[in-house]
Amino acid sequence: MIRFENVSVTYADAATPTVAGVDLTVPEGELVLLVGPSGVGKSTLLGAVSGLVPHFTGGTLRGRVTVDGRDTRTHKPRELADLVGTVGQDPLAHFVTDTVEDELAYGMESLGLAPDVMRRRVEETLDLLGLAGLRDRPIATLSGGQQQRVAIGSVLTPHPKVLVLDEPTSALDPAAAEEVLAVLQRLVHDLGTTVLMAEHRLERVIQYADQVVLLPEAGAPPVMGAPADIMAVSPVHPPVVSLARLAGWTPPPLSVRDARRRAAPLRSRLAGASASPAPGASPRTPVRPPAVSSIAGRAQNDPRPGVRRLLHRLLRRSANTPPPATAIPGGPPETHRPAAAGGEAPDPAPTGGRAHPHPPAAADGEAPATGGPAPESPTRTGGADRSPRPARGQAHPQPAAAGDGGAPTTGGLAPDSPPARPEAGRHTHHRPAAADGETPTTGGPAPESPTRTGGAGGNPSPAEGRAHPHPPAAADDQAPATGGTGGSLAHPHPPVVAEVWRLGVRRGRVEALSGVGLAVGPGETVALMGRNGAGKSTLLNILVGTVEPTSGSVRVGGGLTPHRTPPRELVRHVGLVPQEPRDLLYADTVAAECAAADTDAGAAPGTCRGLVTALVPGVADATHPRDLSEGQRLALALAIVLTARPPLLLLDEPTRGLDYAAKSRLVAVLRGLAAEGHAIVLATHDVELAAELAHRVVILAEGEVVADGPTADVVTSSPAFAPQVAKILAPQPWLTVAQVEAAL
Ligand SMILES: Nc1ncnc2c1ncn2[C@@H]1O[C@H](COP(=O)(O)OP(=O)(O)OP(=O)(O)O)[C@@H](O)[C@H]1O
Ligand SMILES: Nc1ncnc2c1ncn2[C@@H]1O[C@H](COP(=O)(O)OP(=O)(O)OP(=O)(O)O)[C@@H](O)[C@H]1O
Repeated sequence: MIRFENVSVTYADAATPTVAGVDLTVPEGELVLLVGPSGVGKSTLLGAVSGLVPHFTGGTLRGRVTVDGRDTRTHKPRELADLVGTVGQDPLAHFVTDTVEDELAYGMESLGLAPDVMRRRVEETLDLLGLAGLRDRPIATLSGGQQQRVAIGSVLTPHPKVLVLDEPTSALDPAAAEEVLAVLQRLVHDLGTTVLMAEHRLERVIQYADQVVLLPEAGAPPVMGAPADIMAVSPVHPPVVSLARLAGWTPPPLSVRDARRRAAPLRSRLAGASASPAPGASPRTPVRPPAVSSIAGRAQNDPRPGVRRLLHRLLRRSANTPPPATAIPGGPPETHRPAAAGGEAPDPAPTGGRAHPHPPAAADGEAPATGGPAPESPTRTGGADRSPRPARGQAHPQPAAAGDGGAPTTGGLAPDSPPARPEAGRHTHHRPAAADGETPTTGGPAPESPTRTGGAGGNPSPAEGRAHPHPPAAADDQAPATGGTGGSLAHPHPPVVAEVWRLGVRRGRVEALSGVGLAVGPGETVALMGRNGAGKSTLLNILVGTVEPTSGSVRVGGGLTPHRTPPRELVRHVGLVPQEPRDLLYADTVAAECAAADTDAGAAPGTCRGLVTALVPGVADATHPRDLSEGQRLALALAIVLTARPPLLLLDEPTRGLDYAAKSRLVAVLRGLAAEGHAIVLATHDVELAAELAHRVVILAEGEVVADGPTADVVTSSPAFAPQVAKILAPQPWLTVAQVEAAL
């Protein structure tokens, strides 16, 4: 159904192709999973199928990609819209309409489907994806996971033959991810839909894949094969495969169920082992994969010399895997790509979160398809961006603070819109007075200089001591004598770094938080978990002052009320890496972002850049942040905030787009900060990350704290939050492969 014929893609100004030697077929009616490290070119390959590469990204595509016989070089994304449905990494960039229901109908309208068919499919999809309660909601007011569900729903309604999905479960809670994957599997099995999907959280998806395409490194040809064969040698693999490599199970099981069947001997070996160390206590260490005969056979016999070489290399590597770094690795970037040209022009079209103003690349003798910004009417697969990215320094128009469901999503920036630049005067950041939800805004906020590091940009509140727009009802003054109502401390932490009491937050019609109590002490790492829309991001935004409580109190940094603290002061106490890392970025190159971050934080020059390299090696200084892959961009945002080393570090979904190696490097960095006394609060759906890193897990449900306790207790009490190792070795108490390895 999808055919790549000797495809390579070279982005404008890049010295070498990002992907090369791609020659493979995705058969009709199969779900094929595309895996590989961050920045290796997965989104690039997906873009070549939907036509976004090179039509909207610029660059040069050599070879041929056909979808059901249609050549994506000669068919623009709009001309593929009836055939291919695409969900990019940044759904917000692709939304065309304002409300959930309209968005679900849009693709069908463009294809001219009959109204009764449209109506039926919208209803089906609302139910299928748990969106019925949100049908009238402005999309801009949805949580990240709710938006991702709408994005998926909107490509399902036209029933395309081919679905191209770039990390479709990255913002979904574990249960929602399972539901979405079950829906996709049904489409594949019952309707013969072809799905090509890139995903990093392999523990979620691998068991659904018919075949896996591995991109082992940038520019290397992909290897395609049965999931177990590829996982046996892949540098990226889920915990179940790490455990299999440790225990010597070949071929590796891919599901918890299959692993449990083989785990009895391992369980008895572990039975006498000493108690499980606390999560986060021992760094994750690598395990050696066994050589796998079927891959070895292919390494001998594959007709393509490049692939043969690669398979040999993978086999060698898998038999001799170096430890994933637990310390910060150094080393110069591997590649150097000149800065993107023309950074000033407004982006004419989205490219899965990377709208691009590149001029078309120079044509060459082989008549490659060269891409440039092609002004098109919006299609979901293509130029669907009705709201081009704002110029640098402007706040992103994301979550408009619609007062309620019917509020217009006009150009005004929300009080809780994302943070911008720290340097006063360089980037003015205007915000309307409207407070989130129903809070009256008499008195008007004092315009403040925005701040990036603190995430408190354009804090709409007056400074401490000045008249506050809140009515007295939103009392924020008396701290209770005891630890609050909603949550209990696992252990006392005098002094606390952050604390909320009886916190209530209304956002539009939604009671986003109610009666929440929580205290976080120095050196403590707390994972906030819970369904999409449970209130996790809202709580982080409360702590950083970009959302104000409707009731109750919040204190950070030993007595500051975040929404009343000037950003410049707040940044010394608290930093947030938002769910959309792009919201922190404004400069034209990685190097400039990092230099600004060093200056803002008063850190030694090179601090931020060193962190970027440590997290994702191989990013060139001159790269425009817009041109980074999703994982690279997140690593840059993390590095910017980590440079300031705030005593309270808040991370909203910090592993979206990160491969396992980058994740374990991030874990190492965060553990180091916690050991030095930094408090860390992360909102995450990544149960493996929580198991690895958090001392404590707090589960929110519909705005309330429903569990709060040591990680092992909380995550093992519910299958939805249990990591793979816990499920495989239950009832024994192990959570991570590292713990098991240490015990053996
Ligand atoms: N429009 C562009 N212009 C220039 N370079 C680009 C562009 N898009 C991507 N790149 C570069 O190409 C490489 C591959 O990016 P891509 O997004 O395809 O990786 P990926 O495997 O999807 O990564 P991730 O897992 O982090 O999403 C990266 O180094 C990125 O910086
Ligand atoms: N500006 C807004 N107007 C109206 N409702 C809002 C607004 N912002 C958030 N909400 C609602 O508040 C609730 C909590 O949202 P929040 O973003 O805190 O959830 P979350 O737990 O972080 O979800 P996710 O896991 O999907 O990121 C959701 O139901 C969301 O739809």
